[in-house]
Amino acid sequence: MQQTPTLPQQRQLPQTLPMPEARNPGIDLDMDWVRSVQANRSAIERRAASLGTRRSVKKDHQAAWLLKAITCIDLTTLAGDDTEGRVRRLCAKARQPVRPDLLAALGMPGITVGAVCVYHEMVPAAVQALAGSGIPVAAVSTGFPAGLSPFHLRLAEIGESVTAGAQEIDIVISRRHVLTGNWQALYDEMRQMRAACGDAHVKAILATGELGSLRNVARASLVCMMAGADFIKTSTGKEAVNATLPVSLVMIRAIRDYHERTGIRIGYKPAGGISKAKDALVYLSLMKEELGTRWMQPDLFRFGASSLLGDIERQLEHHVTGAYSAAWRHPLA
Ligand SMILES: O=C[C@H](O)COP(=O)(O)O
Repeated sequence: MQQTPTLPQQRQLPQTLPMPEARNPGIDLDMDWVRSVQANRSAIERRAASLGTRRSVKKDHQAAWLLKAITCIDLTTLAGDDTEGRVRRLCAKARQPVRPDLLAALGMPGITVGAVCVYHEMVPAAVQALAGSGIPVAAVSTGFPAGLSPFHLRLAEIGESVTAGAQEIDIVISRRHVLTGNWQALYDEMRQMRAACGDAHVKAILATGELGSLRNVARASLVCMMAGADFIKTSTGKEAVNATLPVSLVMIRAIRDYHERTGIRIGYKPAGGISKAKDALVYLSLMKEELGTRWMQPDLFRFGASSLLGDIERQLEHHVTGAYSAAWRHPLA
């Protein structure tokens, strides 16, 4: 049975996007629920290992999925040597993520990435460069990546990013609250950060590589959702271990549980180290299998990635022309 979208269906993408989800208002901290959450590492690792080996989308279906993946990318630059010029070039790429002749051949002119993700200082340059495009700017605020600056300054940074025009705020949680089991502190912190974001959507970065166990990842995911996170995100990209499939399974299943109990859909953003088109396909199929096609839309799924787009563009070029170009021909993606 054919289960993947075909290219002709995918061409309908701009017309068939669902209504954006209502925001997550959050719920009271439910410690019974939090304490009941477990994670069976060996079962999770077995399931994760089976992904990418069992099913693969090919040809037109693969091109359609790769185009879908592009619309879900938070095109990111988070480097100490970022400049306004680099951000402007990144934004130009966000507006036109694939060569126009390739998009025309694929029947998908006009697609863009999901958002551009930058440090607070680069928000004005990104907002200006994306004006009129409809592409939101996401700011990593709250003392990214460690999140250890004074709490009032982290809240103030959120406010400044929103004032500068960021429509999405990627906050980092205090890992110590998870490592010490202080779920009330994590909940309160997240709640205040959510409030500081106002109308801007908030993604909670768990920095899963620093949380010690999959059970902690599951519990932290749940607490952040209870406190009002619109998205939960794996990593800053700066930890020693960033997005992985086992961690993704745990977070995605936490999203599923939260939806089943509250009716609220939370988005998922794996981030850090996702740089190959084939990895993007595995993540998309994971979303489809665990949560369903509704979670394959950019309002509920994003890749946090600085270099993934270049490899996807290479694969699409191969799909259209039959030839691979050198990676250097796809700069800034
Ligand atoms: O949130 C996004 C990450 O920082 C990007 O990580 P990456 O440079 O490994 O793609």
